[in-house]
Amino acid sequence: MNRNEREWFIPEEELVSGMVYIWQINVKSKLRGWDKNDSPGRSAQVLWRYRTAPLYEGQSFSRTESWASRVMETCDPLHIVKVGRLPEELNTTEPQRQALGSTLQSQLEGVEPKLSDQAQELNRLCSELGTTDLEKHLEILVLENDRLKQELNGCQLQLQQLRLSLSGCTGCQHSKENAQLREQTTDLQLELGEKTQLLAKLQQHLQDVLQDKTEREERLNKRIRDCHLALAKQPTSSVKYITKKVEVESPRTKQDLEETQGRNHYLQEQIVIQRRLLAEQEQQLQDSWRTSAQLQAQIMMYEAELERTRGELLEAFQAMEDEKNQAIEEVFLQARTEMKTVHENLNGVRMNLLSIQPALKTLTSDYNCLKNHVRDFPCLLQDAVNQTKREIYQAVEEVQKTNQDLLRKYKREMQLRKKCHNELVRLRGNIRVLCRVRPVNQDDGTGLETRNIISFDSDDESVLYVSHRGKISMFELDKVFQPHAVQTDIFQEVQALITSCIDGYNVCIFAYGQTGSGKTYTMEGSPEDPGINQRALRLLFGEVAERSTDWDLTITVSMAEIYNETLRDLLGSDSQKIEDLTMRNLLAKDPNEKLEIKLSPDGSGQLYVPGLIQIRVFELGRVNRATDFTNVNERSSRSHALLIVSVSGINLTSGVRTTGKLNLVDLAGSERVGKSGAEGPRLREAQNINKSLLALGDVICALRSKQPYIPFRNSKLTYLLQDSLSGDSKTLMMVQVSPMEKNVNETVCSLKFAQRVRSVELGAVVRRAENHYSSRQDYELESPSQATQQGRFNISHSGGKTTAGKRRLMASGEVNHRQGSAALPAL
Ligand SMILES: Nc1ncnc2c1ncn2[C@@H]1O[C@H](COP(=O)(O)OP(=O)(O)OP(=O)(O)O)[C@@H](O)[C@H]1O
Repeated sequence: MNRNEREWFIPEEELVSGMVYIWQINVKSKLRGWDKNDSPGRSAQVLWRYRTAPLYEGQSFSRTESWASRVMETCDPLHIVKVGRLPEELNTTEPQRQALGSTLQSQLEGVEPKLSDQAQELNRLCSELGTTDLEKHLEILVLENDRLKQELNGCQLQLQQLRLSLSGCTGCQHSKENAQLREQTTDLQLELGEKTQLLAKLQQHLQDVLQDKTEREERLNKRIRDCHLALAKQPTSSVKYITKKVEVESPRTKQDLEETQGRNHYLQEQIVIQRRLLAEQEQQLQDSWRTSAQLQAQIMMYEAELERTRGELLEAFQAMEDEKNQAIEEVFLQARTEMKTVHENLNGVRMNLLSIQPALKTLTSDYNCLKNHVRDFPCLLQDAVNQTKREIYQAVEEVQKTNQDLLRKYKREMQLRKKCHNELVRLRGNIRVLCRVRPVNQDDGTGLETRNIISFDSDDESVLYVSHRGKISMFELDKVFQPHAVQTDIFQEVQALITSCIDGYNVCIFAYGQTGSGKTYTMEGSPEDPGINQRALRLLFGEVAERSTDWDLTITVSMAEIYNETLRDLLGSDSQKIEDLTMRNLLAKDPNEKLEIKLSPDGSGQLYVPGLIQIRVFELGRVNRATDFTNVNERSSRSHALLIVSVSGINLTSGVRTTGKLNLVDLAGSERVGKSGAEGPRLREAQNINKSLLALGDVICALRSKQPYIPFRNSKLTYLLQDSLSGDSKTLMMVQVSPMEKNVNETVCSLKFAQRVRSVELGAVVRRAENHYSSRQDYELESPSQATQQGRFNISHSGGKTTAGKRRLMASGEVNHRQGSAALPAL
């Protein structure tokens, strides 16, 4: 045993039933008092620890010195003595002890009767209090509580084990069921906790009741001890001594007696009070008893509930255990199945591996081979790229060559197509329609109105596009001349047609278009840059000269105009002028002078006769033509002008005679009256022009629709062009248009008219040739005015003229090749 520990042992012979219980209650209450300074949790824990080892009668236990001293400080010394410690005053020498014993003995003998009375009274009071049964019952209660605590502790331990087993099951596949069970367990645990708390409260209440009772008993015991002490202080010997003195000092004895009686009376009162207190205590004890009974009933109820909870817990635990086992079994079975499958797979893989090995070897060799290829690949790729590049260049060159070839072929085909088309046109007798777009010049001014609205197709020279009212209209004609085209280009296109008149064909070329669109420019041109008329004559005369060895050809030229529906001879209307011009030239010349034919010095290869008199017929015609200015054109032709070239010839070998006629017509400009600003005579001019152009349109319409009646006679113009438009002639229309925005309406009208004209089929043209070799004769020239009077403008040759007359004829453009002379037109 440690020196700091002391054996607290209560010998059996010293055990007095009542005292032992008091001591036990005291110790417990002190311990509770001691624990009050701690936290409630700790207090409960300490209390619990203490109660796990309850005290029983005759039981000994050890505690540390500090604990014992603490108990000593707070416990009643009387009971400490009972525990075994002796009071200090008893720890003295033997004589002293004997002297003191005798003294005390003597004093005790004096007060013994009183003491015995008091003791009897006390015993009676104690028996009346009946505390022994209560304390016994209380002890039983406490013991029962301790047992319950032990059971609770056991339950908690079981719960702990359950929790552990639950946490062991968390890894299994039935975590859901486990979670449910865990929830149930948690609920049960909570319920158990609540009940435990309730039980703790009950115990607390019981403790409070016990403490209250103990305190009251302490108070009573103290008072009893006080009474004992008071009795002890009354020595018997001194009483005897005093009794002796009563006889001597009677008043004093009387006083003492009175005091004693008073005291006795006081004590009896005290006893009455004590009895009353004891009755109260008894009442309180009965209350405590009832409370204890209630508490006992509650404890029993909680016990039953605890039992039930324990049963539920056990069931839950068993169910969980079963589920766990089942889950383990299932998992085991599943694992075994999976294991089997894995084994099978493994065998398959093993087999595959065995079969793959040869393929792997092949693959490895292939891989090495490929690696080598990859190493060489950049070089190979570069070579391949270079090779491909070369091939591509070669292919591109070949494609380019092919393209050029194709282009060449295409162009050739286009020309052929054109030729075929022209031939078709010729065979069908269609009117060929050419279009010329004039350039914009300075006189046209500037601004939006002069904006170009015409565009062309670079690949197809037969179409043009007109932008009109936000849309583009396409027109297809036989050929379109762009503004940059020069007179030579135009003439080149028509020269074959012109020369065909020498072969006996009638040819008609007429220029159509609005005022100022360039008709006169195309047909007449300027002296520096002549148009179709002059170039045609030059060509014809050149042809005549070339064919002079085989042919006897005669060319006559006339110029006329239709002005206000009247046909006028532009050469004959002012013959005096011609006379004057001719005579002036003749007077200055020797008529017998011999003339020679020479090559033209201009390098054109044409023949000419130096010194031959030349008369500018065109100049004369131009002078005589009716012109005026309009708002549109400052020198507008107010009439339709006609240059009529007749070519008749006889083949000197075969005697074939041909007659051809070339009509070159410069129509007056179509115009809107309002726009031209015409008034008075000018208005009449415009109206006549429009009327004749309208008649031309009607004729074209009738021809196009192949009507039986063609209204040629509705105007002088159509009447005059009847030959050219009725199938006996190769006809070509030159439609002139302006490219400017301000003329767009007229341009569209002209082009629409041109398209209509283009679709007219006049039928196959007949060549006028017959064999008259035996009946060769001279031709006479009819005056143009005579011809027009007959309704047909026919120029003929008259034979047997005087020299002067011949010269007059030559002045009018006639050439007699039979005489071996050639006259070039005066250009
Ligand atoms: N292709 C061209 N190149 C250069 N100038 C041209 C061209 N066509 C026409 N012109 C000029 O346009 C103006 C009008 O031409 P032109 O007199 O020939 O028209 P027009 O159609 O005969 O008119 P009108 O019917 O009123 O007589 C002239 O000054 C002419 O020189």
